[in-house]
Amino acid sequence: MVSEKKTTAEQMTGRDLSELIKDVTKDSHTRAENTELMLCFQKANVSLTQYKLLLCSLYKIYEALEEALDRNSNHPGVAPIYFPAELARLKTLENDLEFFYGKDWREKVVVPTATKRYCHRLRQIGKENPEFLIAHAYTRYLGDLSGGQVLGRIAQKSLGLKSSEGLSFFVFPGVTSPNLFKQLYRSRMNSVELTEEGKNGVLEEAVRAFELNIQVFDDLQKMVVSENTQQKNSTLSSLENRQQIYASMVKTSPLLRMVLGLFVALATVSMGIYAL
Ligand code: HEM
Repeated sequence: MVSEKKTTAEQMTGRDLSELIKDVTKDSHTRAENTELMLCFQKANVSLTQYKLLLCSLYKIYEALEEALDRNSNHPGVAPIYFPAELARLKTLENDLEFFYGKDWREKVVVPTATKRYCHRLRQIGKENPEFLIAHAYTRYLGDLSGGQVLGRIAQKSLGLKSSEGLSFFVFPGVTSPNLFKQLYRSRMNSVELTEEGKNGVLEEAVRAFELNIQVFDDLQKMVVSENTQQKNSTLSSLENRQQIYASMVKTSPLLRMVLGLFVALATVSMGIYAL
C-alpha cells in the first residue's frame, strides 16, 4: 500500500538517496498537487477558513516533527539534516495563528483525524526509527522551500493580506537562496550512512509522508465544506425564523393587519394614479 513505485535493488544501486526519494515520490507529489485544497491555492481561490484550518494542522504537524528532530538531533540518521536555525517552522506558525485567532489561539486550534494520525506516526518513528525522520523532514521542508514559496505569495493575494502578516510560515530568514540550500540539504541527505534495508525504509516512509499529507488536505477540505454548509443553514434558519416572526405578528395583531392592509391599498391607488 505504502510503496507506490517499487524501487528494485538494481535501480537503487549507486544512486543517491536524494535522487531516489524524488523518484519514488514523483506520483505522490502529483497527487498532492491535485488535491482540492492545493488546487484552490493554485487557482488563487483560498478562503480565510481554508487557510486558518491549514495553519492549525501545520502547527500540530510541525510541533510533532520538530519535537522528534530535536530529541534525535545527535542520532547519526538525523544529525546531518538537522537545521533548526534555518528551517524550524513552529514559532512562525505560532505567530501566524496568533495573528488570525488572537491571543487565545491555543484554545481555538482544531484539527481533523488525519492530522492526528500524521502526528502519531511522527512521534512513533521519533522513538522507534529516528532515521525515517529524514523522509518526513524532506517532504515538508523541501516542499516549503519549493512550491511553498509560490503558495505563500498566492495566499497573500487571495486573502488580501498586507505585508507578510499572517504569512511568516512561508518566510525563511535563515535561507538566503532556497535553491542553494536545497542542494546543501540533498548532499547532507546523501551523506547519511544507511544499509539497503534502511534506505528502502526511508523511501517507503517518504511515500507514506506524502500520503499522510494528502489525507490531511482531504480531511481539511471536508471540514471547510461542512463549516460552509453549517453557516449557510444557520443563515437560512435565521431568515426562516424572521419570516415566521413577521407572519405570526401579522396573524396575532389585528391593528398591524389593518395598517398593512391600508398600506397595500394606498400603494395600489398611487400606482394607478401614476399609470394615468
Ligand atoms: C500546489 C501544490 C504544489 C506545487 C505547485 C508544488 C510545486 C513544486 C515545485 C515547482 C517543486 C520544484 C521541483 C524541482 O525542483 O524539480 C517542488 C518540489 C517539491 N515539492 Fe512540491 N508542490 C506542491 C505541493 C507539494 C506538497 C503538498 C508537498 C508535500 C507535502 C510537496 C513536496 C515537495 C518536495 C519534497 C519537493 C522537493 C523535490 C526534490 O527536489 O527532491 N509539494 N514542488
